[in-house]
This record gives sequence, C-alpha cells and structure tokens, in this order.
Amino acid sequence: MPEEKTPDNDRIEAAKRKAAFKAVEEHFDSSMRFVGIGSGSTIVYGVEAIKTHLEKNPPADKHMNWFVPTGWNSRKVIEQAGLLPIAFDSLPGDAMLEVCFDGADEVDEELNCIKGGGACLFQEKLVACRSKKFVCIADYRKKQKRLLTKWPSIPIEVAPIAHASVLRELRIIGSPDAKLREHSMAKTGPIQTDQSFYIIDAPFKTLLSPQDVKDGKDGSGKDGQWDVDALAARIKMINGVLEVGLFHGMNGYETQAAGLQGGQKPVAVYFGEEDGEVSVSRAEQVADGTLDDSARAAIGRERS
Ligand SMILES: O=C[C@H](O)[C@H](O)[C@H](O)COP(=O)(O)O
Repeated sequence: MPEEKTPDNDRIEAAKRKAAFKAVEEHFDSSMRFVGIGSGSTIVYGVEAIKTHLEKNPPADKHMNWFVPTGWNSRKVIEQAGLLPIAFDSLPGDAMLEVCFDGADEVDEELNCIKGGGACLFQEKLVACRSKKFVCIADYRKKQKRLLTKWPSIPIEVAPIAHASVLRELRIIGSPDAKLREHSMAKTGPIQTDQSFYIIDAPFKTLLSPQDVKDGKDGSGKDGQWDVDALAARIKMINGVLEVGLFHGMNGYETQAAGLQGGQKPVAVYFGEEDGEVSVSRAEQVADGTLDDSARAAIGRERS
C-alpha cells in the first residue's frame, strides 16, 4: 500500500533528496568508470542526483560510467534513470569502484551503520567493500550517538534451512526476541532476499561504540551488552549466517592507508536535517575528534 503523504513525510523526503544532491556533488564526477548504487528509498534521490550531474556534465564517452547495483530493486532504479548497470560479478577482476552511494537505517557518531531494513545487506556489503569509498546518505531520523537507539534490531541474512538454529543461538547471546521477518500478510511466509535467503531481526541492548571499548567499557556480550565490532564478529560466527547488517570496522580511507582496499564503514554520511540544511559527518573528523559542536549536538537529536 503506498505511504500516506503527510507534511512529515514531505519533510523527510525533502531532507533525503537534499542530502543526496550534496553527497553526489562532493563525491561523483563524470569520469568515474564504476560506481556502486545501494538500495532503499533514499538512494533513489542519489540516482536522480547522478543523472542530473551527467546531464549537466556529459562524460567524454557515453559508455564511460557503469553503475553496480546491490539487488533487483537497485538495478531497476539504475535502469529507469537511463544509466548503465553492470553486475557485480561482471566487473573486471582488478577493478575497484570509485565510490558507492547507499542509505542506512541508523548511524552512530563513529559512522558505524545498521543496514538491511529493506532486506538488502549482503550485496550492499560486497559493493561497499569493493569501493574506494562508501558515501552514506540519510535523513535526520537516522543520526544517533549509538546504534540500536531508535532502530530496534540488527537485520541478519540467513540460510532458510538454518533459521531456527540461528534464532536459538541469537537467544543465547542476548537477543531473546529475535524474529524471522515475515511479509505483512503472514500467510505469504518469510521475506526472501535477492539471494533467496531469509532475514532475522535481532534486538539487542543499545550497542557500545569502539571508542567506548577504548575507554574501558566491556562490550564482550557479558549480561547481553555488546559493542559493535564484537557483536558483528559473534553473529558472523553462527552457522547459517550469510551476512550481518552492521557496517563497521575500517572505512575505505583507512584500508587504503593500511595497503588494503575497500571498507565497510562510510567515509562520510550526509544527513538531510529537519530544518532543510545538510550536515556532514566525515570520517576524518571522527578520527581526530574535530566534529564541531553543532554536528555533535545534531548527532544526539532524536527522531521525530
Ligand atoms: O535493506 C535496505 C538497505 O540497507 C537500505 O539502504 C536501508 O534500509 C535504508 O533504506 P531507506 O533509504 O529506505 O531508509
């Protein structure tokens, strides 16, 4: 059923669009060969912004830019905009994507993200990790100090045959209310991903950040209290889990500095704010603690 149009919805959609145009303006150019396109409602504006940019700044060759989708829906958005899709497994062996743009369900102040609210996460992580930089686009509702503040649970993609045993293990590690995601019409059964896998949504206590751990807090899962990195690693260890919707660890700048390529975390998150402005949280600011006061204050703002 289409979402009802309310002033709030209009404000949210305007915030997403404005953030998308700013993110694309700062991170896309017409000479880029391979660009990743995420999934969800926000990335639609990212694709609109890319299309607008290419119309204003045509590439030297009309077959210059190729867009790597992160699922069926993402591919449709690329095609409908008249852009050229290329499947992830058709990329030349050594090719890195210049950038990938994607949304998120929640972002903490160290730019760790929860993703998978729309049942896409496995291909999104593949594409993010094959990109020199992941640039995230979001609206003000997604910005929180810590993950699992407003967003209720971690999406986990699992093999159908293993879903009951994964649920059992999630209960043991601190998520007694983890649930298989079903269609709203329950008789249709579990939602299936682009890989024909299932999604489990696992609530946990609000997560500690890596900085909390550096500051001496215990995120090892004792009493159900996890930090982002430890929880992501623990969930990945469960047999039957394909991928976990926590994008964490290193970003593309950090992996390149370490002589590696591609990272899960965004290098920047563009937040469309409620007041019509766009605030940007950048990895380099997080790293050296120079996020300005207004950015820090905004990070704590709760979803309306
Ligand atoms: O599964 C979906 C993806 O991870 C999306 O990027 C995420 O859920 C954000 O979606 P939206 O832009 O619709 O809020």
